[in-house]
Amino acid sequence: MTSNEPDREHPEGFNWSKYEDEVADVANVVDLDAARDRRNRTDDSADLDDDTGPVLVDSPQAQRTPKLDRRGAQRRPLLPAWLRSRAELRDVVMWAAGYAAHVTAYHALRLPKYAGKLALRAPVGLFRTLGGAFRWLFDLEAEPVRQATVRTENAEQYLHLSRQRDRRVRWRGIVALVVFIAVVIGGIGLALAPSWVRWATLAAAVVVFGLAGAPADRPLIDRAVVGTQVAKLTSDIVVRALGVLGVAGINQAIAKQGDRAISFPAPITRDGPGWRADVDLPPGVTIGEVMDRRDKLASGLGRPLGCVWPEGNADISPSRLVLWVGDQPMAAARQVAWPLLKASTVDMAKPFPFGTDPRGRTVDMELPYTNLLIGSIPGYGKTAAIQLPMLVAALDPHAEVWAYELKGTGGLDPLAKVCARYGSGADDDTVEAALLALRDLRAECQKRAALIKGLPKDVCPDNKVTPDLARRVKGLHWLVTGLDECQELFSHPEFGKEAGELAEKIIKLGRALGVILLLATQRPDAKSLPTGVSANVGTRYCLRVMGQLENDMVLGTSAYRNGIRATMFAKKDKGVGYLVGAADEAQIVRTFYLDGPTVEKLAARAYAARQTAGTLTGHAAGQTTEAPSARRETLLEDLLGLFRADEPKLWAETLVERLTALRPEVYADLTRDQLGAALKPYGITTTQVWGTDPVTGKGANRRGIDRTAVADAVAERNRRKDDSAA
Ligand SMILES: Nc1ncnc2c1ncn2[C@@H]1O[C@H](COP(=O)(O)OP(=O)(O)OP(=O)(O)O)[C@@H](O)[C@H]1O
Repeated sequence: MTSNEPDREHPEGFNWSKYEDEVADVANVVDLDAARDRRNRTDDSADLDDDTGPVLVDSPQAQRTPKLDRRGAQRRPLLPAWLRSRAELRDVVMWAAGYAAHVTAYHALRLPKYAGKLALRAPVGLFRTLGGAFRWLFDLEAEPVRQATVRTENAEQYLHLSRQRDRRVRWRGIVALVVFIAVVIGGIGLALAPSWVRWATLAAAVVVFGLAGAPADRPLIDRAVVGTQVAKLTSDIVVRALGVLGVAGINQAIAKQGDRAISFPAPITRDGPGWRADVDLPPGVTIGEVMDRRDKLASGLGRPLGCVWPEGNADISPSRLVLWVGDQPMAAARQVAWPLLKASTVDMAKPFPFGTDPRGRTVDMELPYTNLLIGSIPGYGKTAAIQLPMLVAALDPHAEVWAYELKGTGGLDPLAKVCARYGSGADDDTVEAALLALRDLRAECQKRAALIKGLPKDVCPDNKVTPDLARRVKGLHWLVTGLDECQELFSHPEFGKEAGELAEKIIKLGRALGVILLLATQRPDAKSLPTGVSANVGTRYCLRVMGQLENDMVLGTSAYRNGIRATMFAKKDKGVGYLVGAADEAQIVRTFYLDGPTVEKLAARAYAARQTAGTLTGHAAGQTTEAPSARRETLLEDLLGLFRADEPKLWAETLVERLTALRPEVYADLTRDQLGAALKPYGITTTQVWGTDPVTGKGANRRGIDRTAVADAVAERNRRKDDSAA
């Protein structure tokens, strides 16, 4: 038992006599009344009792092991994981069938080679068999022993051996004679038998004598598969690897307690194509400290970096490490083909396969009621990742897909043919088209909210789009919008702010309304990814990033602190990232990678399905939308023309009305807020303007625009144009 009183008299060592007394005290018969009395005393009296001895902080009650709560106890699964998951069972069966088919085909192709080898070896085999029979018949194995007795002139021993030999040769001779007669009769029978029997006997003889004639070092059959030998994972190796990480807490604990500093709550087991070790790090050490040093951990384990996947189990403790060490690096391991590769249509409401975890198990993702944010440094698989949910939406003929790729490299071009709206480019027009799409999505959310409100409760009990409603009710179909390289939009000096606000609203509102936003960015910082967006997205996928800030922008606040660190991914980990929000726990996932031609093929299938369902609209149906620049170019001039000479200032709503009347095809969907946002980049801000409401005839102060500000902006823009032309 531990006392909370320091041993002042023996600071340098252990006070044996004091602790012996204490143990003796405990061993003494306890006066229960006196003990109870002591326990009931007030703090004051406890102070007075200071000299009665140290207070025992580890009470007997606290030391008792709590009874096993069978209700709360964790039941171990009846069946192994691969038998409980249909997908995994299918994978295992397919693997076994594929393996058997490969081995059979491999050997079937080599049958002529095996037959040739047997035929060549058969004479040697025949000779060996006859030689063996001869040695057996005349007991030649014992000949050296008999010779040795001759050399030692041991007559008695020689006589004994000779007699034994004679006996053996006698009965072996009889057996040989019987066999010989049987062979002769068999030969005569064979000569009279049909030819196929003769051939079959010859083939059997060739096989038997061919096998007998095989050299010991050259087997007849080639190896159809070559296994890879991988090192085992043992607790010693894990402790050694953790000891070289340079984590002070681990080193101190190992120095004090040796191997006991690190405990293993469960045996190290095979888990999929690798080993799993559950490890309890020393108190005070968190898994984050280990994750940060994944490369050193791999070095300590003596395995390639891509094989070593440390994860946490925060439900148990921040120091519970689940270390999975694969037989092969994750990026090099053969990944199963995307299960939807052969699908002609897909139901978007159902989970779809997004990738595989380090153990090779398929990881699903759901699209309805969530939004997706993907982030990483350039070139690590964002476009490949965003393509998957977009393809799934495209393969559902009742879902509508919009796509904008704002880097201009055409990463989403293969999907263009099925998108109702599509834009690809790094120019302002494409960025503005994406902004207009967000405006329309916002308006769509409002429209859908009103539509849902109007539906009877029994049709729409939860006030949200259900898969059934998405299929049946016009205007409530799934609407999936992908914005690849969305940092170009959010950090745009002219459109960024409005785009950020719109995206945040769409993310918050659209979730329940069937409007789904997919964002991919290579610059996840505060400027390029509005916090309102990063804070509200439901599903996040972060491939390799370089710092904590980017990590937490994509994966959510505190992700890094909780050990979910996409900074641990290495150069080779392309397409490998942390997926958060798709399951209860964060998962390491390697996305299914589809190359351009495959995406083209799937998009063509999706196009055909849409053609059949009659759901090709907008860009996919060949309609062109007006270039947004037309509006940008003319907005200032159009506005200027709307002010009459006696109107130095006008309410924004009056201007919107007049703009819509002037060019309904361009300004029909313009709102007061949008006008304000569109003018901001030119330095035109709205101010309070006094005017008269044409409907009520009453005067009022409302937000409006000053004509001089517009005229100045036009002059400034023209001056800049002239300068750049010169
Ligand atoms: N799941 C994957 N498995 C294997 N390789 C992948 C995977 N995903 C991506 N890659 C590899 O990474 C490369 C870059 O992928 P992708 O173009 O999607 O990256 P990105 O992050 O969008 O790049 P950028 O930021 O430059 O647009 C691909 O060409 C491919 O070779």
